[in-house]
Amino acid sequence: MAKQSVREIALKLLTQVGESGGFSHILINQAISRNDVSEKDKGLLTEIVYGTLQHRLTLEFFLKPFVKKKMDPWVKWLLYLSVYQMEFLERIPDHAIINEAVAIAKKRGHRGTSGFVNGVLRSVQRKGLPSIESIEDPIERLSIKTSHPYWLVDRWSNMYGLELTRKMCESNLKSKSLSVRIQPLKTTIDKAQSELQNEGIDTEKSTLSNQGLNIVSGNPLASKLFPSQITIQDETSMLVSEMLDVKSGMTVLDACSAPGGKATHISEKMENQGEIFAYDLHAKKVKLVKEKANELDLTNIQTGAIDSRNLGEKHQKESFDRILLDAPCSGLGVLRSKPDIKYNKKESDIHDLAKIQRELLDSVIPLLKKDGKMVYSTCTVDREENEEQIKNVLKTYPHLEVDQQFFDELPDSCKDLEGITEYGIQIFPQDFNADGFFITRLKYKE
Ligand SMILES: C[S@@+](CC[C@H](N)C(=O)[O-])C[C@H]1O[C@@H](n2cnc3c(N)ncnc32)[C@H](O)[C@@H]1O
Repeated sequence: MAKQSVREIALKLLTQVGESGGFSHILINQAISRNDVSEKDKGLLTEIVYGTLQHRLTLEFFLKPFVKKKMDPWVKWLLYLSVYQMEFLERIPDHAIINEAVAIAKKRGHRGTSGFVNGVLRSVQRKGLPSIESIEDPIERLSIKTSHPYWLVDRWSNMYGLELTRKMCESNLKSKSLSVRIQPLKTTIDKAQSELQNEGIDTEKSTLSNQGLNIVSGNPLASKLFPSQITIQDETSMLVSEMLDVKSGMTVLDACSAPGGKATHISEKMENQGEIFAYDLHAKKVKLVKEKANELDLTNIQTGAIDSRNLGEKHQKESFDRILLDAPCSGLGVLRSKPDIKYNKKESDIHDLAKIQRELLDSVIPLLKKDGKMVYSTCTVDREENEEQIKNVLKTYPHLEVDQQFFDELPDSCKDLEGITEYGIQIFPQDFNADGFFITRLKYKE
């Protein structure tokens, strides 16, 4: 079979992800390894697929005046990816984009299809795209401009105000940079930084974790330090285990632990001493935790597959010094790397998830020792799953409170953030150009 061009692979992926809602980053990585894509083309493929997905609602708006009939999904995605390149990627001339789109349409469809694609794209070129600025409703304007569904922009505007929502939506369109966490029992931050530098990987120290290095340039996955001395983890995600305040020898519960990013971080912070019980719903996912622990030579993590809403049947009351509930959530803080989430999530999913989070909280709270501390975190930006959730929990458990020391212990770079409330800290994606997270810590009242 003749080798497929980058845009043909991109079209296949977009049709698959766009129509079936599969996870885009997983599919892209699979496509890259299956199709033997060159290093140079990898960048272009990723840019076209993520860019087109990220701007899907904007592209739909742009094409509306030019397309009056219903199209096959692949024709629609071919037009989207072409207009994406014409509008957002300056280095590729329009005529080259149109020619390639027409060639793909000829190969995949019949004569009529390629004529249609040619006609639409040439009209776009001649007449120009419709103006987003002319949309009167500010919520709709922001929704179309930044390609977030109307309900989400409306919900965020009500929760955080339109200005903060605008910053967040714009920030979600930016590409995400990687961070790594060093394994401190095997290396030091300075040593790892200089070894990475020698391999051509430039980094900056994170302000959120003294184990974190933010990648400025280069590919850490290709480093010889990976995976035994460095782990890929977002720096805001590292802050979660930092705030758990663990010490060597403690007994710790990580109730929702797969794939194990935070459990292994906790283990490192405990110098591989004490005991961590790391659970998750499915055995397959639990295996990932074990694998990560093995890669890092961490041996104090016991794993198990269980619905953590039933942990009371497995562990006695007040048996943990520290509990982490990194709960399943709507994932609205990670839209940069998983743009498909914003199109697939519905408002009702948030209510359903909030209910599960509450059941998990009710299950683990009794397991906390009287002098223990419990961190609740999500990688989402939503009051119902975060601040409101904690507010309601505190009503049911009046003997608990938000630990005031939590706020004192936050790194300096967090101290003035807009997302700090009496219920914890909401980190927005624009705060650190990283994933959005909510983190708080509860304890018994004195
Ligand atoms: C945010 S992820 C956890 C990420 C993990 N803490 C890490 O740092 O790698 C939430 C996890 O909760 C798990 N989960 C969902 N419902 C659960 C339940 N009822 N009991 C246990 N785990 C559950 C999901 O399978 C998912 O792996």
